[in-house]
Amino acid sequence: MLMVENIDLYYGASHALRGVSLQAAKGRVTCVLGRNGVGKTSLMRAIMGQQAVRSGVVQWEGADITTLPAYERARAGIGFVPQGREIFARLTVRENLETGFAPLKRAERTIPAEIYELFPVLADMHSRRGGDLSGGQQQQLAIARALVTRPRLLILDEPTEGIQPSIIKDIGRVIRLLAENKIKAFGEMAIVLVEQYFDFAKELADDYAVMDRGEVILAGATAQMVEADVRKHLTV
Ligand SMILES: Nc1ncnc2c1ncn2[C@@H]1O[C@H](COP(=O)(O)OP(=O)(O)OP(=O)(O)O)[C@@H](O)[C@H]1O
Repeated sequence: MLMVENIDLYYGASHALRGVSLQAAKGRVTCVLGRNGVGKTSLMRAIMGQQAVRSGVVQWEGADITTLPAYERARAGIGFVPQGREIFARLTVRENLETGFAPLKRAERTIPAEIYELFPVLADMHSRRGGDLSGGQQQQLAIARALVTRPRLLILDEPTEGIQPSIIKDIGRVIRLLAENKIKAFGEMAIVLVEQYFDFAKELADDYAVMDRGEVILAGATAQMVEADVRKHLTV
């Protein structure tokens, strides 16, 4: 279980997160929704340890990780698919996947065969450079690279941004399979999905949180979500 409790985050004098709380349980997809610039990425960076919080607590699997450096959070099973993918353009697909070995013990440094079953295109493109892949293929590679770390919490920051519909569908299918613990190589996972694309979020999310101006203003189970209330905070 991930528990973010009442965190505040600043960039200099700018107050980017204001008393934000969020929970994400294993076996469930938790969607964080909101317009551009409301603080979604800042919240993910706070969970990952890439940005320090001024106050509040981040708890993962019962331990307080608020001040743990990012590499130790990766070792604690937190995997991240960053916005914009951040694929290494000059490394091959295989080498990009191997960068996911960093938090693993030596004996665990393998690429699970299931990764190529989830994303067959990566097997076909194995020796190609990251920079030669399409945006959608790079997004699949970014998800695969996070999976190589064997995460128990998988954070995806806007994985559908700029991606064609057929690949969005594939990515959605993979997220569902992972959440339902259907892939042998991986254990039970909590998934946090940042999205602006409401329909994709609604289809996948078990739980949701809507952010506006640095705060979580609505949250709950998707089954009880009032769509009109959420949409009000998504469209300009
Ligand atoms: N490194 C930074 N330094 C200063 N201000 C920042 C920094 N990163 C983000 N901000 C500001 O913090 C606020 C929240 O940004 P954040 O990227 O978390 O929002 P977001 O909801 O993820 O938006 P997007 O959908 O565009 O990624 C914005 O006003 C942004 O300009």
